[in-house]
Amino acid sequence: MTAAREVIVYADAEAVADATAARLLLRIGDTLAHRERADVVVTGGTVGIATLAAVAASPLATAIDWTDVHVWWGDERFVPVGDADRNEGQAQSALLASLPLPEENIHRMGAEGQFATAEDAATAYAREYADAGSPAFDVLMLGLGPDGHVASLFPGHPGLAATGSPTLAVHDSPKPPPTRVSLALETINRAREVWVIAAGEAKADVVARCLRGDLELPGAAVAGSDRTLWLIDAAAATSI
Ligand SMILES: O=C1O[C@H](COP(=O)(O)O)[C@@H](O)[C@H](O)[C@H]1O
Repeated sequence: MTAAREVIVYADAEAVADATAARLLLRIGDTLAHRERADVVVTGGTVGIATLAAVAASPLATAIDWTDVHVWWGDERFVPVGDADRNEGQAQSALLASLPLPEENIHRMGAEGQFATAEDAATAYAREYADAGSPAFDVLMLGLGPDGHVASLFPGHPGLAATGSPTLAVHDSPKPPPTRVSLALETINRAREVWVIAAGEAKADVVARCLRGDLELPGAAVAGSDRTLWLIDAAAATSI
């Protein structure tokens, strides 16, 4: 059973990032009050990385016992470590470097150079996820591309329908870089809470199409088992 989508509109992109950061930190605290660990999936993208920077700046971050928090990614660009396109590198600079988070709690997707192919990196990530007990993620954040993609699941691309493994390799991505690793849709939808975060006029049409349920768009197909939140700014909400 999937909960209905809730849409929360903030004034601008900065407010989306600040409010999402505060919400995330409170959610992690609440989770750790009744479970031994919290599993959180972070996202790349403009507002995704701004949200991580807002977490780093928040006084609420000091109230969390980070040794019980595990960080995962929804997708990654299959380029070498140190490439500016790496979602994990951007997250490292924006947030992870400033947290007392044990290295073994940071579950990065593999890079070109570490693995021969994106398939190998996807398989290794699936194994890492299984070794962790295949957790239902407590919070899974997703940016939304102007084409309606989430993670590295693109509209009209075969990866959207992939089943049988928690992860997949993506080739010929319409957005560069072309080779990527992604969580599969069915893994995303096992999360307790899925939060789609988007800001800006360029996202207005696609936000409206997703919220109308246009299932050609990956953004319309994601949902958490407990809660699905769309955290957007006024500009991205103009066509709803
Ligand atoms: O390529 C990607 O793009 C999306 C959205 O990016 P945005 O800059 O339009 O917000 C992001 O969520 C995804 O993780 C990333 O790999």
